[in-house]
Amino acid sequence: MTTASAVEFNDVTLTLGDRVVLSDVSISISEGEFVGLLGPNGAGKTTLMRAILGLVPPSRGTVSVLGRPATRGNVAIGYLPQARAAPATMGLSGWDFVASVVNGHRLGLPLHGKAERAEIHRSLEMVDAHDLAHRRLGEMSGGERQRLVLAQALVGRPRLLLLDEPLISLDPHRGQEILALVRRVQRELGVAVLFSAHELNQLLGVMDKVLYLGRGQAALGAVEDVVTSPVLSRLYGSQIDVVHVNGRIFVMVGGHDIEHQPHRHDHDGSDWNTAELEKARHV
Ligand SMILES: Nc1ncnc2c1ncn2[C@@H]1O[C@H](COP(=O)(O)OP(=O)(O)OP(=O)(O)O)[C@@H](O)[C@H]1O
Repeated sequence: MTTASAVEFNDVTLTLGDRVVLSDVSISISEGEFVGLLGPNGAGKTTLMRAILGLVPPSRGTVSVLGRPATRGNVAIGYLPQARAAPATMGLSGWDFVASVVNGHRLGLPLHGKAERAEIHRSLEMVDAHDLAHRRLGEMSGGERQRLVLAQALVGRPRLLLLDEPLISLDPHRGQEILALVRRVQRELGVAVLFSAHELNQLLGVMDKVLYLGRGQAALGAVEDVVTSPVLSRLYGSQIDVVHVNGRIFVMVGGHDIEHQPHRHDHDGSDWNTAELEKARHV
């Protein structure tokens, strides 16, 4: 018997403008699996998620989600985008914030009245956020807001969660709390999770597999098979050393830990691989 795939890419090329972001990528993520998505700035993590959402059609190959071609508005997917907590939402209560997706971007959700309220309750409960229902977002900590964003993604009982850098701007302790929460939700609901991050070590012990992107290519597998000097040197296009110390993994270039280089989110099209690696080599 074959297990169904939550996500399947067959020889997929993704192009934005004249930039080839991913080239001939074939990967398969199983249902219920927790996959950490890593790679340098601009490697294509967000673009890959947008392809799964049907927002970036492949210029070659096919993308399938839960056995069907990727299409926009797939209610089986819960999405936590990278740009969130917009100032306009700060006056909303936790309840209204979660409820807004029902009439907002996840149109088509077959929920009305009582059932709709029950679903919002359930989503808040899943992330232990019931006490946040009547507080305003503007008065919450980053970690509390993040729980509500996760509750939004859980409305409609998705089978696949795409979480784009949920740990960004959280301190390590709050980050660990969110990670543990996502892991619990993933196990309780049996959903597949694709979780992008910049810190490999935070995800160790939580993810089932890692999906590393770099220079248009992808490597998916167990951490010990993917986070190796040969695989990462190929993806970064530069000599990478992988050092294991006390259960932590350091991905090094020229004696510097790549994870502790500055990360940009300006999407200016410049090549982090070359520019930042060169800088790291010369400090
Ligand atoms: N509309 C566009 N036209 C051309 N190139 C684009 C466009 N949008 C994004 N890009 C480029 O595509 C590449 C992939 O971007 P993407 O946001 O998927 O990367 P990422 O891995 O999520 O990066 P980060 O870690 O910084 O969030 C980047 O080099 C980006 O500058």
